[in-house]
Amino acid sequence: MSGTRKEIIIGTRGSELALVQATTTEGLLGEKFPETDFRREIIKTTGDRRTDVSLANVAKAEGIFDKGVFIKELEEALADGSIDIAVHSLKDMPTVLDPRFILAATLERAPVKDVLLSKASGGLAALPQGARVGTSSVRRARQIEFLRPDLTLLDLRGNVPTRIRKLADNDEYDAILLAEAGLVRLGFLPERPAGDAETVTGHPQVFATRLDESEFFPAAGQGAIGLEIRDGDDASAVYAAAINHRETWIKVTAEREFLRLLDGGCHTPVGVYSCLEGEEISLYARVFPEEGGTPKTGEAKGPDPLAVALELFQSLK
Ligand SMILES: NCc1[nH]cc(CCC(=O)O)c1CC(=O)O
Repeated sequence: MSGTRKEIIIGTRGSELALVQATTTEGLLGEKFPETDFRREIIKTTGDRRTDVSLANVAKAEGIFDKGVFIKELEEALADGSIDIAVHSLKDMPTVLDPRFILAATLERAPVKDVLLSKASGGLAALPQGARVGTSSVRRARQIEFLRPDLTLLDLRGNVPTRIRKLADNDEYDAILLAEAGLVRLGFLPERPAGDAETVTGHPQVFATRLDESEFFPAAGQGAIGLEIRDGDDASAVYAAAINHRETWIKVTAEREFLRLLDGGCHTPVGVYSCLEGEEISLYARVFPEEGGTPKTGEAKGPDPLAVALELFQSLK
């Protein structure tokens, strides 16, 4: 194929989830471009080094704007040419990128829900008063406060297997929240629930309750993999475009545009998800006021993801 190269270097973080996502990316590329050699470069990010403090504090301490903690070093590697394509969890990518880089493609999305992992069955409603819930996400914390104001929130850091072990092996938490996508990709849960009282693979004492997105709103881009390249790198753009998943791209374009409109430099906790039926996109969001209090919930529909995002943004302002 014209414009392709002999070797492409894929950059990824070293967490188990990141490596699975890199393997998925390499598999799709290898099928489409059997002549090209895909090499992998593992890069440690600030978010991986600083597991001692909360994510918000990592960002502050390191002078990195918000979500940059998992992508900064990958972007540096893109910039100096030591990698060509950076593989990210899309929800870890800022909605506005440094102009040297572009989001070139998104891969088919995994399940988008958040999951409550708990030591007793029955999900969120069955947690006793005051139960301790671990999460490092402000979005998840605010939703828990809204749905169950009596619960106690505790910070929880570490990659997915570490967080599961912290719940399973200690008495520090009664429950934790994780993304369904990470649990499915790492084999902790099947793609679809097998039965009513699900447990985590390898941890028969840990129950998993998939929280419906209309009640517990996921992060923009949750479950999707984003491929970032240098702006102007036409060869890498050809590779990325060849494995882009169109439906996912349309949905995450709407979700990320909504987040971008809302952000404007602040850090409003927001959950958002979308559905695509034919060419019509439906976008649903729940926005928590920064100063606390009751969230606003809204929806918008239409054929154009950017217009739908703008309409929803204006209706919730
Ligand atoms: N910020 C960490 C992170 N980034 C992406 C995922 C899971 C995969 C995804 O949502 O795409 C996770 C872990 C989690 O939220 O449980």
